[in-house]
Amino acid sequence: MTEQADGTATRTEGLAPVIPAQRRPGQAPVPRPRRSLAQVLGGELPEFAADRLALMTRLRAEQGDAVPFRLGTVRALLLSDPAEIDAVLVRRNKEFGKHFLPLVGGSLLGQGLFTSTGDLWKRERRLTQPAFHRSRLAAYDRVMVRYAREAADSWADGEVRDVCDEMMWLTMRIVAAALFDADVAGDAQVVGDAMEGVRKSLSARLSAPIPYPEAVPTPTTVRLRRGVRRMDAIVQRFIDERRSGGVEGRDDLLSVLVGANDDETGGMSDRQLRDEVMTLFVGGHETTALALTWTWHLLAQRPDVLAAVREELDRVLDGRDATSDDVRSLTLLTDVIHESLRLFPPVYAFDRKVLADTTVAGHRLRKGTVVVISPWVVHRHPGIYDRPEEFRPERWAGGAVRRLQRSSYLPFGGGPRVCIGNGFAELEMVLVLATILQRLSFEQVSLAPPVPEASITLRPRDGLPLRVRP
Ligand code: HEM
Repeated sequence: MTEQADGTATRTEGLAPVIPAQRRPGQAPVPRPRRSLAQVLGGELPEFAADRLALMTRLRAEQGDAVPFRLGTVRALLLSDPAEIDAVLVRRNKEFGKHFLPLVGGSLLGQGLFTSTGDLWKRERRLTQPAFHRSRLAAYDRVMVRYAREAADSWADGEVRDVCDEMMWLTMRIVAAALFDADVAGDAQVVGDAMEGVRKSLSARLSAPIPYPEAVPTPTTVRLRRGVRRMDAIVQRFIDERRSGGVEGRDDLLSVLVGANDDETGGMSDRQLRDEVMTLFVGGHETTALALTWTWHLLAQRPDVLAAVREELDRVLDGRDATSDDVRSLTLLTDVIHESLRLFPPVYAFDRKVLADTTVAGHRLRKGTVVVISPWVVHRHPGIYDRPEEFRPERWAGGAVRRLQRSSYLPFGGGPRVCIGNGFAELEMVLVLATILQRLSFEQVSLAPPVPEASITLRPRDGLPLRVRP
């Protein structure tokens, strides 16, 4: 392992050199490394199963910004050129569908906003969008600050906490309260265990040589179904409570969705309602929790940046609670968040499936080929970012994020299927960090850097234990 400037460890052993050695005239050809039987049959699948980040990083470094590769039976193209990514996500988006998430996310996410396509997706997006409108987002600030304060008040000076677990718990409470007006105080353990099972089994199926349906009983699919059953019970409780309480006169997201739940008028079926609520509950807490976790890691590594952020909080807030109106004044904190999302994008890769034979970045792609877009790879591309492996919040100063070429910074994806919760997540991150930092901070307990693990999302493999400091 080697430690990087961003304070994580990467595996470099066994990687091919980034620039292939040049052959001099008269020199014997360098023998190609032997491919194992598993590689011949599975293409890049064995390396994908072992370390996805290393595989994608290597492919781009060795072969450029559009690299065809194969994962078992699936043909894929790793695309890292912002202009070409933009074409796929934005200009030519109608030519592409989604592949892995609908394939492996089946019984958990169903046909929710993440996975649905066509008219169903349009309808779901139209119904859900108002809850994420700028004017609505501002009203969530009190919930965000309240739960962050409660979390900070429950930690004692000097104790060691797994910040990854703490952030999961905090963001889960926030999303349930803000979007569904529900309290999940008693559910942390159940959701944590269920999501762990779901995550492990989805990740295992993502690396399987032949994609197999969930109905095939393997230890991972059994675990997945158990996890989904538990999550279902929680989501159903949100819905039942709202139905019994009535939706008259209420305009929060759950009321809107429950109000649209009407099979007879061709509205949203019970199943659709469940899929939608589940998608927002799962998608709305896990990613933001990880983004916050990585930000705490970076701040714990850089006391100078931490001190400057605190100075900004003192100057702007002068001891009072932050509100959504303060966000635009907390510029350094916002830059830190942008830099954290660049180095550790919780959604480290996503994909688009070719719907009919076409050409992308000069490559002929057959129907069914999967275009893989990796924020992890693009954000660490030396042709786009100066000293890309380093944590340098100052690179975002003066609103630089708006001056970047489109699709060279894409923690939230892009085009019509851009993350619906991006404004929610950014507001939540600023308010949670500000509220906690007004009370305490975290310091490293170990010099061993966290190892980023790319399962469904990007997490620190062994959690993130940090010590609470006043
Ligand atoms: C830092 C936090 C977050 C990150 C990094 C993130 C990342 C992403 C990305 C990359 C996509 C696009 C995937 C694709 O194109 O295939 C996406 C979509 C989505 N996200 Fe987020 N997300 C975050 C927070 C949230 C929150 C807070 C919510 C809801 C409360 C949410 C709900 C969704 C939904 C429903 C979609 C699917 C949108 C559609 O296809 O129309 N996300 N997210």
